[in-house]
Amino acid sequence: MKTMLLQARKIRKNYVLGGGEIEVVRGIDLDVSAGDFVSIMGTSGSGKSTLLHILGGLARPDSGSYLLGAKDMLTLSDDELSWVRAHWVGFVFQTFDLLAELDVRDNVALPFLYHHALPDDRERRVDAAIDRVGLGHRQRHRPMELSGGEMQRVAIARALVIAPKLILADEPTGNLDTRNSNEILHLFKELNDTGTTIVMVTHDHQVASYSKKIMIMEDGLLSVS
Ligand SMILES: Nc1ncnc2c1ncn2[C@@H]1O[C@H](COP(=O)(O)OP(=O)(O)OP(=O)(O)O)[C@@H](O)[C@H]1O
Repeated sequence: MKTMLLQARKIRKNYVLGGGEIEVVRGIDLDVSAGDFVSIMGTSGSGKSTLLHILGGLARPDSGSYLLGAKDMLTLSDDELSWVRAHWVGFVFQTFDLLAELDVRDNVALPFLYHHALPDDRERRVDAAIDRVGLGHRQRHRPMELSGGEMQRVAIARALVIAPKLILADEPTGNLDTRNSNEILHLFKELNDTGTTIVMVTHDHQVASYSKKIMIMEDGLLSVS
């Protein structure tokens, strides 16, 4: 039997914009089991990133309920939410979001600013994450000296270094050419095959075809493809 990792019910989120209010997420239910690989597709502005931010504890919904593991996310304090992000969730974004002045190794080690680990354990985990994404030969390079595909590999290693329960990826191949996109998607698929749970936002059918399940977001509502 599959273990449920994430269970969201009746999630709603409005933004106040220029004196008015827009309903961005309008009552979403979503179940994700441990080991799932789910794509969320939909047109620009349909609320995909907003939902992903809520799932990762980067934003709070206005109402609904959301369990991640055993944590009732909507009742957590800001500090508790930070703990969940630092220990359970790995984020991968379209723009890679690496620190330009740090080399690959130091970028991958960044999550340990918020996640306690003994120095030996930290180094071992950084080594393993860099090896996992095939960048052992680029450890002392800075982001500027890497290709887009390599930069995204660094971002994935940074997400993996905490051994997250969940990887959330927002258009992870949006800035990559086809060859690099396919390499990154193969890597996601391999990670999923070895047990990593992934929720990925994309507007691209070919990208979504790597996942096990596709959901469609339309006007703030989510349905199965
Ligand atoms: N912080 C914010 N304040 C006000 N409005 C916001 C904010 N963030 C997002 N929005 C609005 O919410 C709507 C949904 O945005 P969101 O980024 O979630 O959509 P999306 O489906 O991810 O779009 P895209 O595919 O273009 O990234 C948009 O109309 C956007 O302008």
